[in-house]
Amino acid sequence: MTENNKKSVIRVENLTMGWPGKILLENVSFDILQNEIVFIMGGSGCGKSTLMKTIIGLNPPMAGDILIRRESIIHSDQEKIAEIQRGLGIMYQSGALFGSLTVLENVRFPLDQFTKLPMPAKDLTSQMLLAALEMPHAANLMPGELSGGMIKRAGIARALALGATILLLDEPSAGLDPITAANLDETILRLRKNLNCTFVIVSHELKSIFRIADRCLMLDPVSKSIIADGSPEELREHSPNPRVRQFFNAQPDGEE
Ligand SMILES: Nc1ncnc2c1ncn2[C@@H]1O[C@H](COP(=O)(O)OP(=O)(O)OP(=O)(O)O)[C@@H](O)[C@H]1O
Repeated sequence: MTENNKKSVIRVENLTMGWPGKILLENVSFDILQNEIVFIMGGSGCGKSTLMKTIIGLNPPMAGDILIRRESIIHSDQEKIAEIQRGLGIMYQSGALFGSLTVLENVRFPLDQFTKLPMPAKDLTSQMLLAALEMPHAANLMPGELSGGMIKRAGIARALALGATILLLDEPSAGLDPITAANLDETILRLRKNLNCTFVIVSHELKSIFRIADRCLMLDPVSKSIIADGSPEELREHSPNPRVRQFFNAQPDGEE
């Protein structure tokens, strides 16, 4: 399959979103294709988290639609929306692990909530996910005993528990040292290859972006639109917008 005829797994259609008196994005459309790693970028407060919440159906847009594998997560009935949501794996910035549960219990939590699998099957699935995230020996640890990188990995393992192949990660490398962040990037690439996952990642980490992004979408609060959509290399060299080139060249203000 070539890049151009890959399936759209997320379609954002004529989206207008924001809050009363504050429109963040106006009439924006884009597709995220199967197996892509797409970074959502933009300055603080431009609406990255709001866009993520809108994509997962937790923030009704002012207008437009979001289709997940061609089904609307906005206009379907509640039961359908819940079913679509179970196909999306979300990792919040903090990892959002339950502090009173072990790592294994955290990963198993969605299986406990949404499946009737017998306990041994749920434990085995959770253990396999921890192995896939390269932390098989952490199953019985408490979240408070984990390093920052392991917390993120456990959060991703939990996001995968129900078999999601679309993963949305909020600032996965925030707070990680460069080596741990690079290792996490390698894991994301491996998961994409082995599980055929699609990743939507909110992050500004240029090193991660150049290592793993297929595409970057940059939100702009002034035009309330997407001012950049391309690979990081394309945007660094050829974006018509000097601010975009400046960002991808990691230049401080005044150098362009
Ligand atoms: N529930 C809410 N009600 C009203 N305004 C909100 C709400 N949530 C966020 N906002 C506002 O919407 C704007 C966008 O917020 P959002 O968190 O999406 O930005 P962001 O790009 O993710 O920012 P950051 O990079 O700082 O996390 C901000 O001005 C924020 O104050």
